[in-house]
Amino acid sequence: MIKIENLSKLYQTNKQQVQAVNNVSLNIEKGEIFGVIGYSGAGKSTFIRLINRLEEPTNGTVSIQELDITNMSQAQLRKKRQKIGMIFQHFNLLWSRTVFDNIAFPLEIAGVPKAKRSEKVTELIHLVGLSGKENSYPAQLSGGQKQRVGIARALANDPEVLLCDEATSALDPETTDDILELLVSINQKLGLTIILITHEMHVIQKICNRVAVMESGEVVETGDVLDVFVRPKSATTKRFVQQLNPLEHEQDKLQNFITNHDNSEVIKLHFIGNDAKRALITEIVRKFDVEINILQGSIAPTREGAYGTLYIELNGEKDILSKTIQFIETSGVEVEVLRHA
Ligand SMILES: Nc1ncnc2c1ncn2[C@@H]1O[C@H](COP(=O)(O)OP(=O)(O)OP(=O)(O)O)[C@@H](O)[C@H]1O
Repeated sequence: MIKIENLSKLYQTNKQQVQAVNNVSLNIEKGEIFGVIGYSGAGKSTFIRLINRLEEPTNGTVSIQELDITNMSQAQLRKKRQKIGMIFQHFNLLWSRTVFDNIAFPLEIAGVPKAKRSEKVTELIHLVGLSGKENSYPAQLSGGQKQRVGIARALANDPEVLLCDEATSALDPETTDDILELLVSINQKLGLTIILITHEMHVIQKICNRVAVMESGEVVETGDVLDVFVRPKSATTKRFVQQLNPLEHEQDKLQNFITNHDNSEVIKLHFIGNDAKRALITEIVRKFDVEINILQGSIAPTREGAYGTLYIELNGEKDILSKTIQFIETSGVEVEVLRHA
């Protein structure tokens, strides 16, 4: 659906050059929610603005439904942009216009007749949950409501893709979740492809199918959200995953809870997808003569399934311990032995 090839942006100021985006290639499928995560300065905003040519690339191409937008004339681009919706961190609403008129604005520009405009705006207001607020002005709305107006406005011309530039970064956690749920429901109802940029792993976890991690203008890791969460490769990705469960990566803190018997093993279990629902610990104690000391556990749902980790200490005879671990391994749950008996 969206093909990005060798995309680069070099900013050139009097004093210095900044390679904001460096040779990025990605394919984004129709109907998916694709997240790009990175720390401040990684190049995310530049990247998303290159997709609709709010920034001109220095190199590379962006094709949307096989049409190369990097080669379009300004007139063609204006037309194509009607099919690329965008929402912003600070909403970018027109403050002197009502909710209704803000949402109608892109339809006016596209030359849609008044009656049709009105019908469409009413439909969108309902879709984003703003019924009753038609005549309010942006200043009379909460942050979440303002972003709902931004979303409705972005959807006015039935876009093929929605670009979200840190769309929830100015919102409190609860409102963030409401807006994320709205994005998922729009994605499902309209089959809309969504590309979002964020610095919060929570946003990726909650709604994305796939993710790319950006660092210094480059994509350092990309993949299905569940895979990237369970097996993060780059140091940056590991730090982002850690945002979700900071304790999990502090294995040294577990030391206080380990009994340190001679015959004990400390293991870490990874439950992925349906395995996360499994009563594995019960199965183990029924089958083997071992004691289990649960040290720490967490579970995180993603759109692609849940993943959980559990640290346990097993106490028992050496051969029974190794049989227990064999049993866990053959059950499909991943085991990492952290300390051997
Ligand atoms: N118009 C510009 N002129 C010169 N340099 C720029 C310009 N816009 C961005 N940059 C530089 O490009 C790099 C990437 O910036 P960008 O805003 O794309 O990153 P980001 O990941 O979105 O960060 P943030 O979350 O802080 O916005 C930074 O070093 C930034 O200073």
